[in-house]
Amino acid sequence: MKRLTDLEREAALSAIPEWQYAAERGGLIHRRFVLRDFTEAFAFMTQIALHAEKSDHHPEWRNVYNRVDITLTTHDAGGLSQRDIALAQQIDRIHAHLGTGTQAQVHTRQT
Ligand SMILES: C[C@H](O)[C@H](O)[C@H]1CNC2=NC(N)=NC(=O)C2=N1
Repeated sequence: MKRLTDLEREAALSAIPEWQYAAERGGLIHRRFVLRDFTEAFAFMTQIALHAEKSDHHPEWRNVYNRVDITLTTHDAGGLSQRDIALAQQIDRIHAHLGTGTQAQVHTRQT
C-alpha cells in the first residue's frame, strides 16, 4: 500500500471533512466521536471491529465512556494511505447509521 502524495491527500481529505490530518508518524488522520452512552459507543466500536477484520485494516483508538477517539495510519506505508481514507469513510457511514440498523438494542429491564 502506497503512502498518499500531498496532492492525493488534499483531494482525499475533502471527502472526510470531519477528520483532522496530522503530519506526525508520516501522516495520520484522527476524529473524536461522542456517542449517547457507553453502550452506543461500544456498539459503534463492535461494528468498526468487524469491518476492520474483514478488510485487514485496523484503527488505533481509545474509548472513555461515550467517547471514542480514532486514529488511522498505515504502518507498512509509513503514513497515510488510501486504506485509511476508505476506513474513515466506512466509520463515518457506521456512525451515521447507528441506531437505525437491525442490530439488537440493549434494553435495561424495568422492575
Ligand atoms: C499483518 C497485517 O496484515 C498488517 O499488520 C496490517 C493489519 N492492519 C493494519 N491496520 C493499519 N491501520 N495499518 C496497517 O499497516 C495494518 N497492517
